[in-house]
Amino acid sequence: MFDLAASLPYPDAVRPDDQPSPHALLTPVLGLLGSWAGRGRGEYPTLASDFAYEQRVTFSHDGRPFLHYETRAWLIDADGAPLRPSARESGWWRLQPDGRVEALITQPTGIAELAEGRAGDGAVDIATHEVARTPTAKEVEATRRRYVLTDDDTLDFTHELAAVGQPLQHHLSARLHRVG
Ligand code: HEM
Repeated sequence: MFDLAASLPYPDAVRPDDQPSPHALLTPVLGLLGSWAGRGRGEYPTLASDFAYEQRVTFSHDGRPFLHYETRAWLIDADGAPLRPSARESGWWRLQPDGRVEALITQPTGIAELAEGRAGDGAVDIATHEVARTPTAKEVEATRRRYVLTDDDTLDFTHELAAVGQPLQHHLSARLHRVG
């Protein structure tokens, strides 16, 4: 298979000590750079039951003041065996001089989110600025995402959702561990 990354003159770096060096504006999010894996649980009042899932997340950069964010998740059974593919997202987190973050996140469900918030002290907190939906997408009004580094190798993630007529409330919580 053609290896796009290997052919690029400016490949992404996934660790702070990789080349290229991270841009100075990435300082508040250096601890997030890398690949993460872990499990979480989700719920929503419109769903018949809660669910368990497995998730992978990667944050990388190319030397400029933004992160490339990518995640995949799949539902798992009580033994951790995969049941079916679930959410996928990819996006860009633009770091601003005062620790503000502007994020652009898209999903294959027809949702494109613009979010804004802050990064600092090992945490990132971003909430919806605007949501765009394709004509057949579910009615998503707003989200809030929090990422907290509880130590160098542990990233806790929570996601709140206002959608399908429900007010902003808990949808997901996961604990991720560094895998790269
Ligand atoms: C790790 C990430 C996520 C997982 C594992 C997940 C999982 C789920 C599951 C299992 C459902 C029930 C429907 C189904 O069985 O597919 C669901 C519903 C839904 N999720 Fe998520 N989700 C994730 C992220 C998100 C995000 C980022 C958003 C929005 C920005 C979102 C918005 C929704 C909406 C709108 C529904 C439909 C609720 C309804 O129609 O009753 N989810 N999610």
